[in-house]
Amino acid sequence: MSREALTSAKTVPVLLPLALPAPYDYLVPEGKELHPGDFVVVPLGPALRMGVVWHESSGKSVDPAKLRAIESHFDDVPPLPEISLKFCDWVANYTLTPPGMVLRMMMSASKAFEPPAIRFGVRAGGPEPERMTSARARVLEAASSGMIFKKSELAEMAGVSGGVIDGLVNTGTLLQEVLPDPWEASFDLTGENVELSDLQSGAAKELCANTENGFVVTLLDGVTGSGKTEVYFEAIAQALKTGGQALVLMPEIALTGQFIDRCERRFGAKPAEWHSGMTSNMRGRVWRAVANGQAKFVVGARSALFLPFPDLRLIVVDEEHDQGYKQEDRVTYQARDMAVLRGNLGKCPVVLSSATPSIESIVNVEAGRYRHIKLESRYAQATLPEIEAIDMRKSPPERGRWLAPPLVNAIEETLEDGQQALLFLNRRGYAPLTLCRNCGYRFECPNCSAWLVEHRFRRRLECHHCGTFLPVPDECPQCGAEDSLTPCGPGVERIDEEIAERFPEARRIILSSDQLTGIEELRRTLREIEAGEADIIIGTQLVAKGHHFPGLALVGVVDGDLGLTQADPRAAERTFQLLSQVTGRAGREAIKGKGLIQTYMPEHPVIQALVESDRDAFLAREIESRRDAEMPPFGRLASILVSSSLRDRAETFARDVARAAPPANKIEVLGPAEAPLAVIRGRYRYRLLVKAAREADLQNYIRLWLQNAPKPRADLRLVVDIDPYSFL
Ligand SMILES: Nc1ncnc2c1ncn2[C@@H]1O[C@H](COP(=O)(O)OP(=O)(O)OP(=O)(O)O)[C@@H](O)[C@H]1O
Ligand SMILES: [Zn+2]
Repeated sequence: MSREALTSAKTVPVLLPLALPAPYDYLVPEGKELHPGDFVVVPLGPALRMGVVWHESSGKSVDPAKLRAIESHFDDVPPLPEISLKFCDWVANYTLTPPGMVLRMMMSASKAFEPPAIRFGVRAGGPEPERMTSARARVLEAASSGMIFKKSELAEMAGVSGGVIDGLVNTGTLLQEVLPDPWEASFDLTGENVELSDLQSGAAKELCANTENGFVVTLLDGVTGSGKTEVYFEAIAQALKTGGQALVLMPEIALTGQFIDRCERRFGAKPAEWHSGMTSNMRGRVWRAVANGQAKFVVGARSALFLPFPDLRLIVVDEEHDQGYKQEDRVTYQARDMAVLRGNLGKCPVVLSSATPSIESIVNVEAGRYRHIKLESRYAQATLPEIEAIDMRKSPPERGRWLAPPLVNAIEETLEDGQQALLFLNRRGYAPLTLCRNCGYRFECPNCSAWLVEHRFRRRLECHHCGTFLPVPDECPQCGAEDSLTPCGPGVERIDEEIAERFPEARRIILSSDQLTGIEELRRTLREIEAGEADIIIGTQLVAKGHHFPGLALVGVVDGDLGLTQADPRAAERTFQLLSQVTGRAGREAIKGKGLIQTYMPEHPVIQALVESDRDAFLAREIESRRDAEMPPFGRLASILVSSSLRDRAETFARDVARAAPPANKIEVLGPAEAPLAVIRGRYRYRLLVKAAREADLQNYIRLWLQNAPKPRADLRLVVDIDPYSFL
């Protein structure tokens, strides 16, 4: 990559990772050579700040006498590649965010800017200890391959505490050695140990042809369990063979554990990981290794897209339909869409993979913008699960219970056959509402317009929006009645309670973010399920995503209607995807799978499409209705959320902003209206919705509008969300 020196220039633009509209110009110290992308320290007001030498100037001419000089240059930190600078500008423009805030995401690895620490691991190799215990023997057994292990990793493998490892280091049995980073291992790209089915190898050939050269988007659309991963592994191997970098995005870090194991099986080495569950040291190391091109293969959450890849030659977006790709705080962006943008800018092919593609991607296929590869059956002998609706009006559960008799019977049969069952309910906690039987008092969050959710596991009432909680009281705070508080409706903990009563012998696992303290525990739990150490799994949407549990035969959806009643243009799409995905966890190997959906609306088109496995009918209907309503992707949306601690202030400001909207052809401003979640964290919320025709320049319209609209003062906040996914 050629980087033109800026020595001849007396000044350079520097972008700071702050909410500023443009880079500032700085003087280059005498004799210093700087390039776009270099990390530098500059004075800003009374402070020193780290920033990046930018490729385009602010465009403003400033009196050179007023300019300040660059303080220093991080010459041992790899610079941001030019493509990252371009990408930053594009994302900022698209999302209407200050470019410095996008840059801040790109720099979110503070340790990358410090000299990397040396990490030590341990390896077996010294003499046996004089005193051998069974714990020590397990460690030596686990370490017998002679490889270097992280201490914590070895302790976990051997099932011992860290103290046992330290003891063996003290006796000289384990030797401390420098721990290699995952990217130091080389990948096996021969594909010798892979055997693809005919269907897969056809798809892989086509995919490799698509991704061989430059920017093309391919939708890899294969039913659940069809083996899409193995197919796109071939495209990854192809990209790595050319010496380039490859990135796989996952919507949920919970998925990365199983995925990394599979990469290791396929490529003989682990990819680098990138997500919020990593230590800051590791983030720093990965950031540097990506920037200097050492890390060739990266797997990460949406933010991995903002890593400084100098030579990215393939991006895979796994489970591309997943809402987890939409980031809603600080910079609001949809990582799947930004991946396509990044691919386009960097002339790099993009693969979108899903069993339930988004309407957006399907429409792009139909319009000829994306290529389409389909896998219509499952890998090997496995077949798709049979799906049935349970009409809750005809076979209701007994009083105070939530599982209808047909589902209970199916669970019983599954257990008798020694197979696993999974119950899905997308609701954390025990009960979504608690009320007093005596006076009707309902527990509401003091800061939000939301009920408090009872969590028995943690013994408290919690707000899912702001985190406020209080211990479950013994008496009603309004009428003082004792033992009058009644939980209403089920959450996963309540389903777990019912299962425990009905099937006391069964081994249960609740898979919900409350029960799991961190990524390691989550990964361990997923491995336990995979290994068949649970009979019944009760989970929230965490279980719906991409997992492969070989022994799972039955999936029961406790409330199939939960997502359908939401006022959201994507409610039907989202429910269809979620229920197809969760039922798609059943029967992925030898066992025949079954999905049962409890519903009060068995005639609803979404439920019908699921029962009849008629995705095409669902898509056709949904696309038609979006087209009629000019909803995305046939029209474009942006949401503007105004909030303040005072209701009047928020409402008045929202009205003033709306009034300032200039008239425009093909762009309509709706609202303001009180948000469905009217108050969060004590802030009153009003929404404006901007609806535009596909061809309208939505961003430019909003930019001009807000430039001339009243500015938020006092505690007012205005947040723009382009292509919103949340309307609450
Ligand atoms: N060629 C192959 N050789 C061996 N095992 C394979 C092969 N292809 C797929 N499998 C296995 O089949 C199972 C399903 O594959 P995979 O998880 O890739 O499906 P998928 O299409 O991603 O499904 P989903 O969309 O439901 O996540 C996995 O356990 C995988 O290891
Ligand atoms: Zn709250």
